[in-house]
Amino acid sequence: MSEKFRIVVGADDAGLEYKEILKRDLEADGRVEVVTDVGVSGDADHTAYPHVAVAAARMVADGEADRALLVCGTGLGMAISANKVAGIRAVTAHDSFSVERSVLSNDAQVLCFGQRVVGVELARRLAKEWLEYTFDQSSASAAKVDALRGYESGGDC
Ligand SMILES: O=C[C@H](O)[C@H](O)COP(=O)(O)O
Repeated sequence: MSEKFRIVVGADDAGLEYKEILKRDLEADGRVEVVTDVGVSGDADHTAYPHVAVAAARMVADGEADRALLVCGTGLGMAISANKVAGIRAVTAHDSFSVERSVLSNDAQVLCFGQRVVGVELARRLAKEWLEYTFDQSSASAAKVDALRGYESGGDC
């Protein structure tokens, strides 16, 4: 990972409003090197959440981005979809502790919000907090994340 975060943002039509707000916040954040927007791009764009989520997750899995922040109605479809991409750990989290642990316990690279679930100011605050955390490979959580990877690659851990 580069010193500053390369972040992908994406949303379906149910998350477009928050995505635009969060994107502006991230672009103004000194911890962020670049923000890439994989859509949707406007009110007329009705691309369904699985396509947006997988496009964003593939960028992370391919090393083109460090993290993704995705918004749909609930944050659930985005997470389910992003988790279909090998190597991706995506979560939905709407509270501070879960956002923290998604990085520190799970080394999740993808955070998903539900525009129909969480208030915009809380979402903005959580996105800022999210950037405070980086996974510690020397932590006790690392072996558990390794076990996750083992299952993903077909192992019997
Ligand atoms: O998880 C799915 C999202 O919430 C999506 O924005 C809405 O999906 P739906 O229109 O199928 O309810």
